[in-house]
Amino acid sequence: MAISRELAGQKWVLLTTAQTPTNIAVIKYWGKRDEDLILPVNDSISVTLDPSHLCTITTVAVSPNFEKDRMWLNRKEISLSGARYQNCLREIRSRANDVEDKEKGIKIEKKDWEKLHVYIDSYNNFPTAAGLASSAAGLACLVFALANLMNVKEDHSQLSAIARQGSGSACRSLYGGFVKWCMGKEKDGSDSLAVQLADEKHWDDLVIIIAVVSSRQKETSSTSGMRETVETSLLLQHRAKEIVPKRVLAMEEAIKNRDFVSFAKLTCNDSNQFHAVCLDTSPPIFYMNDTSHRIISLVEKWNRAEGEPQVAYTFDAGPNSVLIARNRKAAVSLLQRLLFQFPPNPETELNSYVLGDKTILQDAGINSVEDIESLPQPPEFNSSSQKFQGDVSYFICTRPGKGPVVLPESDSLLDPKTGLPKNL
Ligand SMILES: Nc1ncnc2c1ncn2[C@@H]1O[C@H](COP(=O)(O)OP(=O)(O)OP(=O)(O)O)[C@@H](O)[C@H]1O
Ligand SMILES: C[C@@](O)(CCOP(=O)(O)OP(=O)(O)O)CC(=O)O
Repeated sequence: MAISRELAGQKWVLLTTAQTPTNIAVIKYWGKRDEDLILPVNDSISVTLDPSHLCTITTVAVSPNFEKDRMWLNRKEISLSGARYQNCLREIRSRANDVEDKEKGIKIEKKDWEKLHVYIDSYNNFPTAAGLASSAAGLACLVFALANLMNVKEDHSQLSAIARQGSGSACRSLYGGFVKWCMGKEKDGSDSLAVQLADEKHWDDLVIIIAVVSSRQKETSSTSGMRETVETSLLLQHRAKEIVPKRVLAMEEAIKNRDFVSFAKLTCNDSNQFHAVCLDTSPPIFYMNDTSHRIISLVEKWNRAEGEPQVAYTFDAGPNSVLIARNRKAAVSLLQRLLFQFPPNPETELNSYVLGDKTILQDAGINSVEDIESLPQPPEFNSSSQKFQGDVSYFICTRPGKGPVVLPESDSLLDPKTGLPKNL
């Protein structure tokens, strides 16, 4: 489709840059009732992670000069032909409005958006496709940035229903704090969207430590794994109908009251049930490995020794562990325990072994790898407790965080003159 006569020949480039967080589910989404629209079989609840440690930054640009839509991810050009990208682009374009920038002499009318092409450049400040939910932050950022560029008037909840069509869990990254993805009832998916339960300031005692667990083999993707579960697991049906609805209500209550004991029990139980459902799939899917199981034991043993939960654990479709500590004191003790049991390989530097908020490391009295070696054995460990050097690749210390934001033009990844990536 050719652009209008008024726009033809114009050389301007209009840009928007946005930052979007990733999220971790504490009540899991697993199973679709509609594969194309990405409609889930149950509600889910997540915690948004602080974007200063884990986020996507995306710049989107439009110009009458662009001949087709193009996208770069982490400095490499990727194809936008997949149905999920196409669905998001179509839905956002159909909601675009007039845009005017008098200073730059730019005037785009609503009808022009169908013909104008966009360039997209994105990067994740954490490893892509490594089980850290890059697709959630990435698709949410794409939709949020495009909505801003195209002057889409819809609120974050409406945008979440578009991001959902890029990747289910992405809909929960449109908000900070604690977020619920309501499964909805409508066939067209219009009521399957995210709502914020509480913002990130509501429960700011929580500290999150992620253990990125070394894994050699590539796991089954979430998309195909959950399809196989829906086709073969009876346990999933019981989970979706009987368990999750009650658990979601209890989790909302726990979050509202900052009731860590309930929050932790529900989070751990739901993660374990999600992995049980994967095991109930035929053929069974194993996402956790021995290191994941050892981390669960470490937390369970410590929680029992303390008399009540200090830490909650949750695992997505991979071996990485996300640990939510009730407060800073618990996070410091947790980090000491984790480093005691999983010390780094000899050549690893402390700086690359513990990432994110390093002040927790300082509070734990650890300033060098030698300090890890001299950590005392935690009291609940017994004499046969082993150390597993090198079984964790690295840790990330973070906390609940804010939702998407628009960044200033100086943060643009695309050149404002050409619209091409600055750092190719
Ligand atoms: N910044 C981004 N912008 C757009 N798409 C992205 C972005 N980051 C990742 N993606 C898409 O998500 C895919 C990776 O998703 P995948 O589910 O394999 O990994 P993950 O989300 O990092 O891990 P997991 O889902 O196991 O937590 C990429 O191949 C790409 O298609
Ligand atoms: C285990 C999970 O992380 C599953 C995430 O699945 P995806 O959102 O990655 O799947 P698609 O909708 O097919 O893109 C649990 C969760 O985030 O709720």
